[in-house]
Amino acid sequence: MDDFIEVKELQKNYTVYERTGLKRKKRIVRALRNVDFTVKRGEFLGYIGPNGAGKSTTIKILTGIMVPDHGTVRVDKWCPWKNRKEYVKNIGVVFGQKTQMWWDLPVKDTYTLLKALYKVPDDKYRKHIKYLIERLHLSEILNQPVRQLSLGQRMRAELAAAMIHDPDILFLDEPTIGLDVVSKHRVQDFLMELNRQGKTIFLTTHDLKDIETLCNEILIINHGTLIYKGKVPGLKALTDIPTVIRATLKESYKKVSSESLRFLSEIGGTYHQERDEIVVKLHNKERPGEIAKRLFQKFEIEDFRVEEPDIEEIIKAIYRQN
Ligand SMILES: Nc1ncnc2c1ncn2[C@@H]1O[C@H](COP(=O)(O)OP(=O)(O)OP(=O)(O)O)[C@@H](O)[C@H]1O
Repeated sequence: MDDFIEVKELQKNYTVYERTGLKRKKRIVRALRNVDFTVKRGEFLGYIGPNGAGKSTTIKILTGIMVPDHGTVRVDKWCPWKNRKEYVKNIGVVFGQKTQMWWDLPVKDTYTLLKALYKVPDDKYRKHIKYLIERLHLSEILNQPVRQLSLGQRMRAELAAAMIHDPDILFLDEPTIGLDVVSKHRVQDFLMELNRQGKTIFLTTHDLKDIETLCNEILIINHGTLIYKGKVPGLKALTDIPTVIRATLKESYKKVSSESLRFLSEIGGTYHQERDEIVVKLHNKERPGEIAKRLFQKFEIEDFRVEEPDIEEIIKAIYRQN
C-alpha cells in the first residue's frame, strides 16, 4: 500500500488576546507543534486526542480550509490549500457539527446541486445515488428540507452528500456525535463498507467505541504533538494498566495461605485474594496461559476469567500520562 496522505513538520499557531483589567495581552497558542505522519491508501485511520489537542486544526488543514504556518501536506497528488477548488472535487468531507447541505432545500436538491458542482456524469450519478439512497435508507427523507431532519437522518444525508462524486478519501469530523445506537450502527456499517471498497477514511472522534469498531490504525495527538501511531491492540503497552486474571476457588479453598500466593508470584504477576477469588495482576509480559496452568495445578478452580482493560480505560490513562 502506498502513502495516500503525507504530513511533514506541520505547525500552526493561533494568536489570542486576553484581557486582564485594562490590559490586553497577546498569547500564542501552539495548536500543532511539529506533526509528521503518513496514512496508507485504504487505511481507516482514527485521529483522537483530548479537547484542544489539535484535531480540528489538522483536519481543517487537510481539507484545505486552513493554511499551516509551516510544513507540507500531500493528499494523493494534491496540496490541500493550493488549487483548493480542484482538490475538493477529489475528497469527501463531513463535519458532524456543521452541514454542507442547503438548509431550506429538500435533500434531493442538494444532491442535484452537488452533482452539477462536481460535474458528475449523468449515468454515473444515477447509479451512484441509487446505491447511496438504498444503503443509507434515505428514500423517505429525500423530499424533506434539511432543516426538518432529525440529527441521525441529517448525518446519513450528509454522508451521501460527501460521497456524491465518489471520492477516494473521506474526512470525517465527529460523524456519530449525538446519534442513537441504531443510527450510529447504520453510519458505522456504511463506513466499513466504503473502506472495504478501498476508500481511505480519516476519522476524528471522541467515541472510542467507534475507533475500536472501525479503525485499523490510530493516531493520538495531545498538546499539538503526536504521541502514538499504531494499531488499537498496541495501545495497552503505553500504559501500566494490568491484565487481570480472576480464578474462582471451590468452597473448600476459601482461605489461601500467603505462602501459596508467594509461590505463585515466583512466575510473575502480583496476587491477592478477594473473597473466593484469586486475583492475579499481570503488568509485563507474563503469559496468562502459564499462570493459568499453575493456578489449576495448585488449586481446585471453579471459574476462570481474563479481564483486559477496555479502550476507554486505556485512552484515559494515556491522556493522563501525557
Ligand atoms: N480560531 C482559533 N483561535 C485561537 N485559538 C484556537 C482557534 N482554534 C483553535 N484554537 C486553539 O488551538 C488548540 C487546538 O484546537 P483544536 O480545535 O484543533 O482542538 P481539537 O483537538 O479539535 O479539540 P476538540 O476535541 O475540543 O474539538 C486549542 O488550544 C484551541 O483553543
